[in-house]
Amino acid sequence: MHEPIFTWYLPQQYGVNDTDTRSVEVELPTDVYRQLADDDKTVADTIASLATDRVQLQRSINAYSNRDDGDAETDTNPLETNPPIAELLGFQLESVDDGEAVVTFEPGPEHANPMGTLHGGVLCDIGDLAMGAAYASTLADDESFTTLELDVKFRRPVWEEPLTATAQVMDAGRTVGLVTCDITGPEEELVAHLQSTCLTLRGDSAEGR
Ligand SMILES: CC(C)(COP(=O)(O)OP(=O)(O)OC[C@H]1O[C@@H](n2cnc3c(N)ncnc32)[C@H](O)[C@@H]1OP(=O)(O)O)[C@@H](O)C(=O)NCCC(=O)NCCSC(=O)Cc1ccccc1
Repeated sequence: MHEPIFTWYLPQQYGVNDTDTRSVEVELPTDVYRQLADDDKTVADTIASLATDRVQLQRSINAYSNRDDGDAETDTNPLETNPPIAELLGFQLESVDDGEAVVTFEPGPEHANPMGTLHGGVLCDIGDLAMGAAYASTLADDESFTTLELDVKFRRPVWEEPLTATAQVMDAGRTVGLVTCDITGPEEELVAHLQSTCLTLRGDSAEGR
């Protein structure tokens, strides 16, 4: 049995003005409804926040699936738009320019490993994104790339401190490049250091990527 059913009027904070009378009706299993209510947020607020995240993720997926369809209107510059994986994990691509990129991230409890610290794979991922973006910024329009290797040193544990990943292309030849990345915490302390080898792809090898 699904209960309760409630009607939620879209509130102003989500970009809909007071005179807007549209509403959505959401039916939830009782146990889910109870779990969604907490001291800080009403159930409606929680659902609004989840829906907003979902729409942002979908926008990014749409933008990236259109990027090669040849229509200049819908073409996406992958260096200017937060990619789907960044939306999914909560990374923010802050800047990409001339062999350098900066990505920020505020870890939450959902990013923890079983011991409660930030999962190392998430650090690999934010570093991979920053290094990939830095490398991509050095390529010509008809070139793509892939990462061949990723090396990571985890230097400090992280709980929920905000992080900044700063990547830089150190050396790049015609086909292979070396990229490094420092991930730092709020006091600029080094949390992880990464290095990757990227391979430039051209022609058929660059198809579909
Ligand atoms: C392109 C190439 C590296 C080579 O293509 P081809 O020349 O056509 O060669 P083929 O594939 O036929 O392989 C021949 C043999 O070589 C082996 N082998 C391959 N690599 C290695 C290696 N590293 N080390 C050692 N061996 C290797 C392979 O297993 C095979 O062995 P087999 O004969 O079966 O025994 C391809 O293998 C590939 O794409 N790999 C996956 C890369 C990938 O998915 N990276 C992650 C996503 S990138 C990302 O997300 C970053 C990003 C961030 C931000 C923004 C954007 C992006």
